[in-house]
Amino acid sequence: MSIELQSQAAPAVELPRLNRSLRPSAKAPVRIVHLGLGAFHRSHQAWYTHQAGDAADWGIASFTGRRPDAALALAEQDGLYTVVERADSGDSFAVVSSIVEAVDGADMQRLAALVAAPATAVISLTITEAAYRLGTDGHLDSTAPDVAADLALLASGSGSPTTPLGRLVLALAARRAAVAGPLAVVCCDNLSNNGTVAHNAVVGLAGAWDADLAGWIDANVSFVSTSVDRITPRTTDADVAAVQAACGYRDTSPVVAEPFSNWVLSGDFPAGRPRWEDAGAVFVADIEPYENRKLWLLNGAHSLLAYAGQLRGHTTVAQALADPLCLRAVESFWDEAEANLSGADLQIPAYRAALLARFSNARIAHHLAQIAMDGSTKLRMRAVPVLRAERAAGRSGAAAALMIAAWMDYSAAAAAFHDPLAEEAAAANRLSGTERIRALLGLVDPALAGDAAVVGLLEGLCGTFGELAVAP
Ligand SMILES: NC(=O)c1ccc[n+]([C@@H]2O[C@H](COP(=O)([O-])OP(=O)(O)OC[C@H]3O[C@@H](n4cnc5c(N)ncnc54)[C@H](O)[C@@H]3O)[C@@H](O)[C@H]2O)c1
Ligand SMILES: O=P(O)(O)OC[C@@H](O)[C@@H](O)[C@H](O)[C@H](O)CO
Repeated sequence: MSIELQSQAAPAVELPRLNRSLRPSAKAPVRIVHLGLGAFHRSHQAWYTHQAGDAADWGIASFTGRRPDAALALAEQDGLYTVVERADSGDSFAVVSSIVEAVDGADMQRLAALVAAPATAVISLTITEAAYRLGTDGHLDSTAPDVAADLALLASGSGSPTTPLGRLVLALAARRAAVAGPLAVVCCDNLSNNGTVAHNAVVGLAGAWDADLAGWIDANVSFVSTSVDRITPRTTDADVAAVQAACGYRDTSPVVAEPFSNWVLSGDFPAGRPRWEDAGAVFVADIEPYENRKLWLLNGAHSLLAYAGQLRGHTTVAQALADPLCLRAVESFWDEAEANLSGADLQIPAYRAALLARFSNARIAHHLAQIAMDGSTKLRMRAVPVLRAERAAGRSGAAAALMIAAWMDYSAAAAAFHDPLAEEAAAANRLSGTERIRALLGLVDPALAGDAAVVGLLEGLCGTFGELAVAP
C-alpha cells in the first residue's frame, strides 16, 4: 500500500494592500495635473508636494504616458505608494499621499476636464526628453510621424491625440474655452532650458493647428524652467518584495531613490503653487548655471558611463565607475565641463566629489541600458555644448567627443538600440569609415558633422572602449 504524502505547509498569509483605509489620509483637492506617471514623478515632484506645509490643499492627478498599467496599479491603492530611500547604510520607507487620482493617459476627457477646472494651477511634465520631438534645430519636428498624426487628428476635430504634447494642447484648448484663466506648466525633464523647450513644443504644435490658441497659450501659460535631481532607477520585483517584508503591506507601485534630492525652479506661477520650498526646493532668477552643472556633470557622466560601460561589459553605474578606464573618461569630461561652467556658489569640487559618492552607491542598481536610451536627443544637451565650448576656446574637446564616439560604437554594437532616430542610426552604421562617423554625428548635430576636424577627432576616438557586442 502506498501512502500519499500531502504538503502540510501553512497557506501563505495574504498581506493587506496599501490604500487609504489601511493608511488613513484625506485626499487633497486636485490642483496639479501631471503627465508622465513614472518612477521619477513619484520620487520627486509628488514627494516634494507631499512634504509641502500646505500639502492638504494640493492634490495631484497624474496621467500615464503610453500604457494604463501604472495608473491602474496606483488607483487600486487610492494613489498611495512607498518611497524607499536607499542609502549605502540601509533603506528607509515613507508612504506618499499627494497623488489623489491616477489616470490612463488615453483618458482625454478626464485630462481636458481637469486642465479646464479653475482650481488647477500647475501642469507638470516628466514625459522623457524624446517626447518633446525636438528637431536638431531645437524646435518641434512637426514632420515626426506621431506629431503629424496628432496634428491631423486635431484638424479633423475627431479622435484623441496620442502624444503627450497633442493631449496637452487639446486640454489647454478646453481651458481657454472654459475661461479658467492662466496657469503654469512645469517641465521636469532633463533638458537644458526645459521651460523654453516645453514652450516651443506646446506653442509650436498649437500654432500648427490653431493660431489663436497659440496666442492664448503665450498670453496665459507660464512655462517654468527647472533643474531636477534624484537618481531613481526602474522599480524591480525585488524592490516590491523588500517593501512587503519591511512594511507589512502589499504595494505594487513603490519607488526606490537615493536619499539625495534637489529641485531648482525659475518662473512664474500665476495661479499659485505648493510650498515646495518646505521640502528644500529652491526658486532662482537665473537657472542656467544650476542646469548646466547638473546636465553636464551628472547626466553627461551618466551617458558617458552608459555607452563606455556597456562596451566594457558593465551593467550598472556603480560597476562602470569602478572601471579605471571609465572613471578616467568621466574625470576628463568633468575637467572640460568645469572649464565652461560659471556662476556664483556652484561649488564644483564638492559637487564632483558628491557625484562620485552618489554614483558609487552600489545598493542603487542603476542600469546603464536605461540611461543609454534616446542618446541622439540626450547628447545634444550632455556632450555637444561642452564640445562646442571647448573648441570655441581653442581646445580639442576630446573628452566630450569621447562620449559621442562611445555612443557611435554602442549604436553599432547594441542588440537593442532604443532611440527616436534608431532607423537613421542603423542606416548610418551600414556606411563605413569617415562617412559613417559623419552620418552618425549628423543625427546629433548637423553643423558639427560639417566640421571635418570634429569628424576626424571622433573617428580617432571610436574604438576606445572596445567594440564587443553588448547585452541589451
Ligand atoms: N529617473 C530619474 O532618475 C530621473 C531624474 C531626473 C529627471 N528625470 C526625468 O524624468 C523622465 C522620466 O523618468 P522616469 O524614471 O520617471 O521614467 P519612467 O519610464 O518611469 O516614466 C516615464 C513616463 O513618461 C511616459 N513616456 C515615456 N516616453 C514617452 C513618450 N515618448 N511619449 C509619451 N509618454 C512617454 C511613460 O509612459 C511614463 O508615464 C526622464 O526622461 C528624465 O527626463 C528622471
Ligand atoms: O532620466 P534620463 O533618461 O533623462 O537620464 C538618465 C539619468 O542620467 C537620469 O535619470 C539621472 O539619474 C537623473 O537625472 C538624476 O537626477
